[in-house]
Amino acid sequence: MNEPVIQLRDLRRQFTVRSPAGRLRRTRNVVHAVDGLSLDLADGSALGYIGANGAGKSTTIKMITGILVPSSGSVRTCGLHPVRQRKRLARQIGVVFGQRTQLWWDLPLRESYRTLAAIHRLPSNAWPKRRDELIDRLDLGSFVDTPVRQLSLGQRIRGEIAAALLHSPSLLILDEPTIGLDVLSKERLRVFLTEQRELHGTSLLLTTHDMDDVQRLTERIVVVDRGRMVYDGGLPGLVDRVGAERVIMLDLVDPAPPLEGIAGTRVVAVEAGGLRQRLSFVPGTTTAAAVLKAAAERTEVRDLSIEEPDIEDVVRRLYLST
Ligand SMILES: Nc1ncnc2c1ncn2[C@@H]1O[C@H](COP(=O)(O)OP(=O)(O)OP(=O)(O)O)[C@@H](O)[C@H]1O
Repeated sequence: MNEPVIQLRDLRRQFTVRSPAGRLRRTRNVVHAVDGLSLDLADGSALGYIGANGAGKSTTIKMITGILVPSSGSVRTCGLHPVRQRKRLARQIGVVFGQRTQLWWDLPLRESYRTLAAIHRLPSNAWPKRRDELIDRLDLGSFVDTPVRQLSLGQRIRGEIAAALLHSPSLLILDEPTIGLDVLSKERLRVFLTEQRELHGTSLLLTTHDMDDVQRLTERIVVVDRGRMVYDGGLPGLVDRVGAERVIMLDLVDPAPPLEGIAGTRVVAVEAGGLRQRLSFVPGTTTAAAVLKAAAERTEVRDLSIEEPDIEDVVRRLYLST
């Protein structure tokens, strides 16, 4: 078996923060941003790395990518030492930080890609094909010659993802890639990323606050809280463990009175005069299929969707349960 693309062993990083205490005194506080993390990410797999604000996600990514030196423990990424072998590592990973740009602000995407190809020393007979494939799949054609600063957020993020994938890295790291994107752009991006994984076997490490991202893009979730791992497994297991409620949204053919009394559910909203109803349920006590069956015995159901609990809520519940 291949070596894991990411291997963390008892990884720790502390920060010393000085804050004023009275008029003259300053206190020293040590923040344990990452506090003993061990983890293997198998080659070709996808991991959703989630946690509340300040849980330590960005600090972990910075150590994985060699931007930050660990206080103790070890990290290997693509078989390399991220700090000592940072240049070699840069050729094997692609990184996108949703809120920061790695493109040249005044240059069009096309020029940025040319520069990146030179930086990565990509063979001139191969990289334009890859660029064109990315322009096509990410639908960049209409703005690839516009300076980056004039792009919308959604366009820029797509441009960033193409930049991160131009050199066909074996590991793609995305930090909040869909933050601020509209529903359609998010969906397109998810479809694209799924396709890239299938085509190229790229491993994926994703941090997000969006449960749909996690569900669609990854098969494994690690939850961190105050720098420590509090969960490692699949999404259904996580939802079961915290007992977080799912909401099933039913669109009915005709308006109906609130669908009260369906075993294991609670009516949380009735909209459009009874045409749309939301029922919450705890996975394990009943299933979406059972809820749908019970609802359909009372009235004709036109459509349904299931809303997953949000990450902050899941993390809070997980924390309370440990
Ligand atoms: N350079 C720094 N100096 C001091 N403290 C820091 C520094 N970087 C991070 N921290 C602290 O370390 C902890 C973890 O921060 P980190 O940015 O890794 O969290 P995060 O999970 O990425 O949060 P978010 O979801 O808000 O981005 C926080 O308490 C943060 O304030």
